[in-house]
Amino acid sequence: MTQHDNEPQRVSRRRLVSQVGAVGATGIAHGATGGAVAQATAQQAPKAPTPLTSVGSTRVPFHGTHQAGITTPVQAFGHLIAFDLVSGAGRKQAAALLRRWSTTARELMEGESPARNTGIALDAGPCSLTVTFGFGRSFFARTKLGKQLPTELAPLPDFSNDALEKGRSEGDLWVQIGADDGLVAFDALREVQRQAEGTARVRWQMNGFNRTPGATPRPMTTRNLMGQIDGTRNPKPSEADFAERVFVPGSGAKPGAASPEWMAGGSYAVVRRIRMLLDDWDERSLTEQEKVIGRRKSDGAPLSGGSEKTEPDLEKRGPDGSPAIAADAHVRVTAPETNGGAAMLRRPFSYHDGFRDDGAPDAGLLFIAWQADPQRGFVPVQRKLDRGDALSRFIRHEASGLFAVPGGPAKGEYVGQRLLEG
Ligand SMILES: C=CC1=C(C)c2cc3[nH]c(cc4nc(cc5[nH]c(cc1n2)c(C)c5CCC(=O)O)C(CCC(=O)O)=C4C)c(C)c3C=C
Ligand SMILES: [Fe+2]
Repeated sequence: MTQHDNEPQRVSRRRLVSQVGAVGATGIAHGATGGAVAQATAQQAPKAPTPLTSVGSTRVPFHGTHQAGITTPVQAFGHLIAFDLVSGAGRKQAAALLRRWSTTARELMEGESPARNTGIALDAGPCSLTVTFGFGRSFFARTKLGKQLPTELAPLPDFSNDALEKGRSEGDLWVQIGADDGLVAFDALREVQRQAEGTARVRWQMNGFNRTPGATPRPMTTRNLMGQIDGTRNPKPSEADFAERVFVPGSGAKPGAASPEWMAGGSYAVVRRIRMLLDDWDERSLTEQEKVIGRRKSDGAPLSGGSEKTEPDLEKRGPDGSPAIAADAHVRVTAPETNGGAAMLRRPFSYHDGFRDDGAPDAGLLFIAWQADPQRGFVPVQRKLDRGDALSRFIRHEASGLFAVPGGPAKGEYVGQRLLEG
């Protein structure tokens, strides 16, 4: 079968819009671009479409126990940027940079214009802007802070299918920017880059996107560039073990915890640039595509039955006795149930960097996984995926980074102050 198998979906997309288009517009408290947390919120109370006027005015607090941009609903535009400290820059210069960055991030997230701002985002509100800062393993040697290096920042193992580009991997410092407006997001990126001048130079930079708030008739889990609903079974803040899975415990909360004190309230981000072999993928029939993931493409329901939110039944068999969700289906291989409970909060952006020389789209997923400990989250799951799930044939891991993202700053503090001045 060919691509044409997918045609009925085009029809059903229009039908879906007309069926649910009559929902009232009462507004929601936060930009609803789908994704883990938006979806969790949507589960608690069905939401009406995002009124366009709410997109600009939605503000995410800069201060708090955790940095913004981790449990924030996924935004429409994302920039990831990594820096290396220039030679001669050490702890003192890094501290000054984090102080500058924090001041600017707070101002921009509040919708203010910092001094000497270029004016790119004039007229726009905060648009759910978040700016999130992290430290790579190499930062600790460069700043002579080796004693503060978390064991969780141990290099990720080499996976056999990795094709990683060193120049687009790792880095001393990492910044994730997300916003529901492209100019607001770029303005923040430009500020971050300009303020680093003289202290840190750009090592790599990547741009991503997601659904725009209001694009769907109701808040929905976002789709990736393979067309799948992606993010359904993310850990939810309403679940009892959510914080334990995603965040480093606060002081004294967990005796014997490995992470240093300065990481209390923080999280570890695994970043992978994963190119999708979209020409190969789009040639597959709908049936084949659904078997690869173990979920229906149209609505994300597991192939064991039910709707998107129904838990996949990994034991269920079809009439011919074969498993309803194939042995190598992505959702079976990655499920916490088959990984000793290993889980992570996936909060990706899609990317598209034009077309390659062979004509194929240079496009895929900026996969970002948040967890309290990558050795208990990403690593065991990726080890299993690396042995070959059905999806592996259609993707290539091309860049990788692991970053320690400290807790959110208290009022008057800058991000990372507890590390840099501790
Ligand atoms: C090591 C972790 C993972 C990588 C790398 C990864 C890549 C990847 N995934 C998709 C698409 C989907 N993934 C889905 C579920 C899912 N994926 C992971 C982990 C990795 N994925 C987990 C832990 C889960 C949840 C499993 C579960 O609890 O059932 C899904 C299904 C919908 C959902 O739950 O989000 C899709 C679709 C792509 C395209 C991709 C690389 C490009
Ligand atoms: Fe996945």
